[in-house]
Amino acid sequence: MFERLSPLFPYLKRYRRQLATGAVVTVLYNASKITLPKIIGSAVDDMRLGVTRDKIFHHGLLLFGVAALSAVFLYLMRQIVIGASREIEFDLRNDLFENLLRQPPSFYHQHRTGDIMARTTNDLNAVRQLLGPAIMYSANTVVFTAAALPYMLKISPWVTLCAFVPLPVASVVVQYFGSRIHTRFERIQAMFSEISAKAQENFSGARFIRAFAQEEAEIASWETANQEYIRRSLLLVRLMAMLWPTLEFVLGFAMVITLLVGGHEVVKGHVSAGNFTAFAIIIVQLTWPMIALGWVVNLFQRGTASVVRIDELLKWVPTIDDSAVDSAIAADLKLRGDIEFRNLSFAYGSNAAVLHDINLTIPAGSSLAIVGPTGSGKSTLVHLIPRLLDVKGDQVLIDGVPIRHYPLDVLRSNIGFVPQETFLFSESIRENIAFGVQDATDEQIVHAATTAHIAKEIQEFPNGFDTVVGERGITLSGGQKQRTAIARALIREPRILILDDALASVDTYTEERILSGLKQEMQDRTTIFISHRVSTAANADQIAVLIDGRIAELGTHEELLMKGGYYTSLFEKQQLEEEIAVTA
Ligand SMILES: Nc1ncnc2c1ncn2[C@@H]1O[C@H](COP(=O)(O)OP(=O)(O)OP(=O)(O)O)[C@@H](O)[C@H]1O
Repeated sequence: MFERLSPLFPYLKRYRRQLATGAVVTVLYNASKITLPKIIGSAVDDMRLGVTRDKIFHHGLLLFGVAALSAVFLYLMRQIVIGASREIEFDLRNDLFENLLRQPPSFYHQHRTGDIMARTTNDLNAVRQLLGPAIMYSANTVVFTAAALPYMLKISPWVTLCAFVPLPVASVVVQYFGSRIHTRFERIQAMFSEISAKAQENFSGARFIRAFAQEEAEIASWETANQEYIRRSLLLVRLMAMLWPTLEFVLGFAMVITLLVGGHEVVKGHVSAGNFTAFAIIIVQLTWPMIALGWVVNLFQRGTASVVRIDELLKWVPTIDDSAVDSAIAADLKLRGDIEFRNLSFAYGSNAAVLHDINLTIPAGSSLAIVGPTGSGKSTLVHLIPRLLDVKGDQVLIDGVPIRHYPLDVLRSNIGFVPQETFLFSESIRENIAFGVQDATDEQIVHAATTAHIAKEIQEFPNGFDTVVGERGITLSGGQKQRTAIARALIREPRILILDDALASVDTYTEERILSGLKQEMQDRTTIFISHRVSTAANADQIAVLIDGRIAELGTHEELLMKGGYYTSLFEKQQLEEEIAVTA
């Protein structure tokens, strides 16, 4: 088991001083706790010889002093040990988040988000419980039993033996019920997640449900799920209801034995009344540590499994990294923007290749439009430039240098990438546009929004650029989202701008205006954009037609029209559509 816990050792080492102090305080707490029954025992024996005001005052004060000391130690113990577990949880969570953010998109295709979330929440919680309560209570039980046992044996080995018999049974009962309670609790949690997801889907899809008149069907399906939730909850209630009476019975039994056997010893004169009282108090004091022992076994089992699951994520090495970086490249390097694909072929994992033998040069400051049927590999091609996807070898070069020689930070800070599916954070539009640019001024934000042709619409919102979007705020239209994402890319003043079909939700007229604005803005920079519209592609310096992962046609608008291939037929088709739209 210790081997499985080894990933935690570096973290424990970091807090070794805190944990060592915690261990000392645990010993002190238990030492003061075991003194309490001793004081009561000697007070009883002393009082039997005659009760005086002085004796009451003396024993009372001593008891109060030790109880107060014990309370202080208990406070410190919890504060230090549970505190350390929270600190380790904090470190682990940071390391996990950092490693998860370093992973390439392919990692998120392989791992379900729900699973990642479960590991970063439930598993982390289980590890914290292992490091905090589990370690604290097991240390407590061991130290207190070690301190109590010699004292009890001194009073009477026979009574000790008899009274101890039922106590481990309490641990076993708690352990048995604990693991079942945990399983049932997990089932309830799973059901709860399901009904929460169902509720969320119903609320966000309310318009759709009403449009299809499916309210009754959805309410019925909700009721079924809710019924299952309550059924599982009642199963847990039943188990909990059984646990406590069983425990009380077992622990009451220990008390009965103590009273019977111990009382007998007192009558025979083998044990003093004071010692008997102290003994009985210790048995009561041992109740919780024994219960805790059973609980702790479950925490250890769960915690160890969780450490393994978390460690898997921590050890996951990003497949796209800086291992081939040329250390001579400056961290603030500004690229010129010459891009070259050299005999480029690419496949997703072990699947068949989706790009074949691509040879293409995009000179710095020029623009390239990529057109082609759906699924022909356009997005894949542009994802290779900022290394969101990676190719082996030197098949993609910028300014004559293979891109894997640039540190990822340098490469990506020189590129403005607008993906096909826009993602906006649930923050203000201002924060969304300034994403990644720490000291963006209002002028820069407005300028970027103006170039992306979204500034006027934003200013018309009641809160202007401070309007919050996403779940907590307003919903932007598809076109508004795309233009906000373009503004976000522009504010970085990238040397290379990539638009992955980022104007698909914008009308042709606005698209043309954005692109002509971009032309001015990107005068000496490189622009690559994927488009399905010939009218957009026509303005580019070069147009590449990608079919089945190969460049089928390459040239200017005029050159491609002369070829009479895919581009020409696309042009004719779209011309016809426009004419029909005008005459209709
Ligand atoms: N993560 C992935 N794993 C495996 N195959 C993928 C993955 N992403 C894309 N593909 C496949 O690669 C091929 C090219 O996809 P890509 O998205 O590059 O095409 P596209 O030309 O951009 O299409 P569209 O115009 O519809 O956006 C498709 O057959 C697609 O199914």
